[in-house]
Amino acid sequence: MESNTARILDGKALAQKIQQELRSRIEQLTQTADRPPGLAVLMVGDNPASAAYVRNKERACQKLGIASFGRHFTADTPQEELHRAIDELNRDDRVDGILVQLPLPEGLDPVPLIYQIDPDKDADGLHPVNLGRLLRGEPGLRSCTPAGVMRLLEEYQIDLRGKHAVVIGRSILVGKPISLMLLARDATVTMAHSRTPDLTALTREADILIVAVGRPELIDESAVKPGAAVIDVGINRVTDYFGKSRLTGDVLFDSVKNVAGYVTPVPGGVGPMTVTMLMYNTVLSYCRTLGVEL
Ligand SMILES: Nc1nc(=O)c2c([nH]1)NC[C@@H]1CN(c3ccc(C(=O)N[C@@H](CCC(=O)O)C(=O)O)cc3)C=[N+]21
Ligand SMILES: [Mg+2]
Repeated sequence: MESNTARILDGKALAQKIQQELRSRIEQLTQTADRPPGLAVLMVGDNPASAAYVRNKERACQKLGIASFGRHFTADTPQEELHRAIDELNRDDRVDGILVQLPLPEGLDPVPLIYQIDPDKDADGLHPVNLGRLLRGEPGLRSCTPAGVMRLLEEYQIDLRGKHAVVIGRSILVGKPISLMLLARDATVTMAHSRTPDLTALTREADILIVAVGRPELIDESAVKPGAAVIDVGINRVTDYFGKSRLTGDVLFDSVKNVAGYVTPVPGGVGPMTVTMLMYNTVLSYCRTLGVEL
C-alpha cells in the first residue's frame, strides 16, 4: 500500500507570525495614539484550566503591547456584580476588548453577561449582534476559534469554493459560526451532530472536515476521505496507560495523517490560533476607535 503523510497545519507557527504582525502594528500606532489597545478578561472562580487560559491570554497581551485589565471574582460573586463590572468596562475608554472566561461557576448565567458587552468591544465575537453580522455577511467581530480555523485554511491555500465541508458539532462557540464562515467562502456545508446517523459515511465525503465535539480521538482514518483537510478543534485532557495526563484532540492524529492531505495537531493547531484571534479582535476594535485600518 502507498504511504501518505498529511501536511501539518502549524497553528503555533501561524499564531506567532500573526502576533508578530500585530505587535509591529501596535508599536507603530502607539507612536501617535495616546494609549495602547486594552483587553479586559473577566474570570470568575478558580477552575485551574480557566486560570491557565487566562494567564496565557495575559502573557500574549504583554508580548504584543496590549494593556490587560483582568478582573478576578470569587465563585460566589452575585450575577449583578458581574453586570456592573461589564457596564464599567463598556464605558472605560482604555478598554477595546472585553470577554467573560467560560465556563462560569454553577449558578451564574453567561448569556445575559455576553449580551451586555458592547458589541464593538466583544473580543470573543459571541454577542448576538456580532453573530447576526456574521449571518448577514456584514463586517463585525468574529468568534475567535472559527476565525482562527479560517485563517489557518487560508494560510495553506486550501480551496473552499465548491468543496464539501462537513462540520461535526453545532455549538454556538464553534460549529454554527464556522459553518457560516465556510458558506461565505462558497463551500457546500453539511452540519453534523450527535443525532446524525452513519456519521462515518458522511465524513468520508468531506473535502474539509471540521471536528468540534469534545470526544477524544473520535475520528480515525476510516472516517476520512483521502486528501481531505482535517481540522481538529477538540482539546481533551486524557489519562494514558501509564496514568500520565496528556492533551488530545477529537481526531486520532497518528491514524488520520496516513490518509488526509492536511491535518491540525493538538496541541499546536487550533488552540494557539484562538488566542491570537482574540488579540486580533482587540486590535481591530482599537483601530476602529482610532479611525485607522488594521
Ligand atoms: N470566553 C472564552 N473565550 C475563549 O476563547 C475560551 C473560553 N472562554 N474558555 C475556554 C476555551 C478554551 N480556549 C482555548 C484557547 C487556547 C488554547 C491553546 O492555546 N491550547 C494549546 C495548548 C495549551 C495547553 O497545553 O494546555 C494548544 O492547543 O496548542 C486552548 C483552549 C479558549 N476558550
Ligand atoms: Mg452534539
